[in-house]
This record gives sequence, C-alpha cells and structure tokens, in this order.
Amino acid sequence: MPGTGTLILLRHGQSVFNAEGRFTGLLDPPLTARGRSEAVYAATLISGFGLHLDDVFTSTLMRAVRTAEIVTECLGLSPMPRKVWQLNERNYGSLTGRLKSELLAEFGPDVLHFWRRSLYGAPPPMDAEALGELWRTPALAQLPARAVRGTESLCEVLKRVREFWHQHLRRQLLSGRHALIVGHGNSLRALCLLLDGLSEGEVERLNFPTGHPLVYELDERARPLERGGIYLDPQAARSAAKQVTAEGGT
Ligand SMILES: O=C(O)[C@H](O)COP(=O)(O)O
Repeated sequence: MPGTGTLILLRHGQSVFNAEGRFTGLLDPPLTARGRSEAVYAATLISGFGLHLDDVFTSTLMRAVRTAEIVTECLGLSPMPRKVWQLNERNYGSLTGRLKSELLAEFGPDVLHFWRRSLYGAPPPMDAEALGELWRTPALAQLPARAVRGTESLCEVLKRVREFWHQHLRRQLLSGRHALIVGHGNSLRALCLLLDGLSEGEVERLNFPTGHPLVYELDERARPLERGGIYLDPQAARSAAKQVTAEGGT
C-alpha cells in the first residue's frame, strides 16, 4: 500500500491589487512582473525538493491559475492545473477593491482587524450592483450560486474548503498522490486551520506570504507530521510573512 501523498500549499504570486494595497477578494486582477517571478522561484524550490506532483489544484481566479500554470510549465508537468471554486479567495464584501490604508482611516484598526483576521467577522455585504459585476467575471460566471455571496467570514470559507478536503483532496492524498494547491491568503488560512486544528487565536495570527511553497508531509490519516508544515525557503518565507503581518494581514 502506498504511503500518504505530500501536500504543498502556495499562495499565488503578487497581484496588481496586492501591489496597490487593495482588498481583492473575488476580483480578478492579473499577476505583476514580481508575481510572475515569485511563481518561477516557487517552481525552482519545488523542483529542488524533488517531489513529482501528481495533481495541481488552483482556485478559479486568474492570479492563482497563472501561478499554477507557471509552476507546471517550469516543472514540465503534463497535467493542467484543475480549477476548484472552493479554493477561491474570501469575498471581502463592501471592502472589495478599496485601499486598505483608506479603510484603516475610515473604520479604525479594531474593526478592520475583526473583519480581516477573526474567524467569525464578516465585512458589510457588497451592494447588488457590485455583486452583479462579480457574476459577470469570466472566472466566476459558471459557478454555483453559493460560490459568490455578498460577503464571507473566514468560517464560511472554511466550510467550502472543508468540502473540497473531505470530498476530494484527502482521498487523493491517502491514495499516495502528491498535490500542489495554489490558493489565496484566506482560503489557505482555512485549509491550515483544518489541517493543523488551529485555535481562533492561531488562525488570527497566521499569514501567508505570496509565492512561498509550504510542505505538509502527512500520516496515514492525512494528519500533518509537523504542525504548521515546512516552508521550502524558511528564512525568506518567515520574513515575507512578517511583512504581511506588519501590513495588517491578508
Ligand atoms: O485582499 C484580499 O482579498 C486578501 O487580503 C488577499 O487576497 P489574495 O491572497 O488573493 O491576494
């Protein structure tokens, strides 16, 4: 019987809205030049790790899809990344598209922290017009109704990520397949919450830097051998995560 497969988590490379300091949520900006280089570097690290990936899953959003494509191209992998809507970024409601600095001045650090970092805080919902715009985005247009709501808490993201984990990913890993997940600041926080059994306080403090592969080796029940996983470039990942924290988190 094969051992359990290895799971690698990767937040997409820097997007145009990351660079501008905007809440992105379900908007669909492309990668910046730096974001594309981050994806190439992530591929180099994965290649150095020496694991042959059997599956590559990405959200349906362009910044994650392109990152996944760059990684698979660099690694010379034949399977195309598979798009999974449950891995999409959390809908940031009425904060979507707005500058983080502007919102900090408008609402103050405590309210913003609750919306961004807590498990249950959800920003005020977006209006019907903004929601309609989202539905017209090609990356979202064909998805089930529950994939695009007015707003989402991290807990709601956790519910959909958990669905993908139990219905698909866990089984693939248990059958010995190695998988790469390319996701977002918040869909990956939700997945780590699930894998590591994080407390509310731990998930509040968890931040994913863009473009840094995080490896989870798993036991025969698909539980992490090392809580929190291991970054392939730990020093650089730690300092990039600190930078995200200093900016108020994802
Ligand atoms: O703005 C956002 O939506 C989050 O802070 C980060 O999302 P991302 O991981 O898609 O950049």
